[in-house]
Amino acid sequence: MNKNINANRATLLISCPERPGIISTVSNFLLEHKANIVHFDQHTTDPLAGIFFMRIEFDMNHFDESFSKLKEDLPEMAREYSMEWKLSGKGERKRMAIFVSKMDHCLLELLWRWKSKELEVDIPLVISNHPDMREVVEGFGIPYHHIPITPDTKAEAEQKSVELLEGKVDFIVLARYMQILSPSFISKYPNRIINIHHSFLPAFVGANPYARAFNRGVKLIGATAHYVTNDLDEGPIIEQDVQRVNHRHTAQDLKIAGRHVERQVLAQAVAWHVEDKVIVHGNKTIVF
Ligand SMILES: Nc1nc2c(c(=O)[nH]1)N[C@@H](CN(C=O)c1ccc(C(=O)N[C@@H](CCC(=O)O)C(=O)O)cc1)CN2
Repeated sequence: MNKNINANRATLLISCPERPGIISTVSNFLLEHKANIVHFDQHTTDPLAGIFFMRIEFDMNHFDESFSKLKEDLPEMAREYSMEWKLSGKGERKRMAIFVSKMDHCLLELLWRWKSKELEVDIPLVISNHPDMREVVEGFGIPYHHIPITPDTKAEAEQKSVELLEGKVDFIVLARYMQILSPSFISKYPNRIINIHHSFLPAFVGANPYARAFNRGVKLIGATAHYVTNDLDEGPIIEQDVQRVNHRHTAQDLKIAGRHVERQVLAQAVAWHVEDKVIVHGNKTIVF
């Protein structure tokens, strides 16, 4: 359950060079701004010369006034400790776009969780390079945009997506979307595009991982949710899981078994992103 939707709840994410006194400084800063800490997590990569990560959830009475003052004063503290930070709160519902091709299982998992209010986001639109999912998506009352793609029209098609998304979404989920996004597109949403790859990365990067896994005779199949970067399927991993398989399984059996893993892994990664539980550092994530 995303507690950020709590009217008086806010979340602060911090990354900075490790040094003594960070926790004390941040907790005093919050106290001075009338914030009551509800959850507190931190991680240090290397106490001697590492990076310090922190996630704090806090409540504020008289939220609007206190939150505004906190937001105004935060940069000064951040400068002193060379902090990168992200502050969100007051029920700010994130706006999620979904990209899909022909497969429905990951799309439906997200839509079911949205409809049941488990996933507390807004979904302004779904974009697809195929018409197949129109009826499903419009059945949930969500606009569906079919933008066909061929090798010759890829750039033009992507520009149409850019225009549809402009100012409407905070992040994008690729729910088995089978088109490689351009660096230009990705640059507009840094660490804000989540993909589900249907293998336990780094195994079987790229297309047709189940067929390659079957040919390799694997005993585990898996799925990986990661942020999208220009390096195909090599972005920061958010969540993974696996499922045992054996010699009796056909390649099709692997695909069917894999679908259950994919949808759970993707939904968990999206939930953690929505709840501001993920910090990206380099090509890795810290998930609180
Ligand atoms: N820039 C990135 N784009 C995408 C990524 C990524 O990591 N970086 N992940 C993919 C999803 N994906 C595997 O999970 C994947 C999808 C598609 C392909 C591919 O070869 N697509 C071909 C077209 C295939 C078709 O038309 O059916 C292509 O785009 O030329 C590989 C991996 C989503 N995008």
